[in-house]
Amino acid sequence: MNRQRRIGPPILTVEDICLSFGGVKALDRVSFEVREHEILAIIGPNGAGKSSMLNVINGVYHPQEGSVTFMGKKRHRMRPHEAAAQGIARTFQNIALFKGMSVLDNIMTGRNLKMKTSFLEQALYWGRARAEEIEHRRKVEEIIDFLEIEHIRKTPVGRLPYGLQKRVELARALAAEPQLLLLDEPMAGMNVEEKQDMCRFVLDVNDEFGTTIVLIEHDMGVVMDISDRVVVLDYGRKIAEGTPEEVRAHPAVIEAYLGVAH
Ligand SMILES: Nc1ncnc2c1ncn2[C@@H]1O[C@H](COP(=O)(O)OP(=O)(O)OP(=O)(O)O)[C@@H](O)[C@H]1O
Repeated sequence: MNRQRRIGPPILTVEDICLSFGGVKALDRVSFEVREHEILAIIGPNGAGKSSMLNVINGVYHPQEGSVTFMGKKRHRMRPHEAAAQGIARTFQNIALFKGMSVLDNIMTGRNLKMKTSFLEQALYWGRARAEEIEHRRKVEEIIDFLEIEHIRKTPVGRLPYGLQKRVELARALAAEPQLLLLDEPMAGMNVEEKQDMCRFVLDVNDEFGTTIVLIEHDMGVVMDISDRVVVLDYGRKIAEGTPEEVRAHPAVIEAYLGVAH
């Protein structure tokens, strides 16, 4: 399928975002759009503001200025669980899983937001809660199949190699059936083979589930291979935006990456 043809109108718009920590300007008037079904990479040197941008999108940080509009709703002060309820899921630079719990149970935690029955209802209406649990399990098993982690479903996450833990984190994020998936360095620390696998899964998630993806990535090869568009940050400012080819040839990007003095 021609990937470009699936890309729709913007589902996320960040406008003039300013975020400071004391005297440090992490983001300085950053604006861009994310279109439905696309894979957008945010790149930039260390400390450029990439993680801060993801934290603004999913409500962890509240910018001093600017606005975030997701699926037509302009947000004022939204907390992370509200962003999640709206359909934004996220993985982290440092894996944030329950290391002692099995792969299956970790992925089930990603279904929490989808669970309708409360603890009391579970006690009072056992049948309904049971039916709901079966449906959650079915969805989780579908994701386990999709990400090819069937063989480790019972294994405690802490015992898995790093690359597989990253895949479990992706599975947990997918369990929430997000419209927008934010991936913070999904290939960091991986070997070549693990990176290739992760690239394939990110592309498959985008193709099969239609999930819109924003990812931070340092490996330019990966960025060039999988993203539809790229936003480049440097010292908190957006210095370029475009297709991977356009961005790679952009003088400001070359300068930022070569470390030429500002
Ligand atoms: N919670 C915080 N408190 C204080 N300063 C922060 C905080 N979060 C980020 N910063 C600062 O904001 C700037 C941007 O940081 P951010 O982590 O967003 O950059 P990044 O591009 O993701 O970097 P890296 O590639 O190293 O992960 C940095 O100067 C950082 O020190």
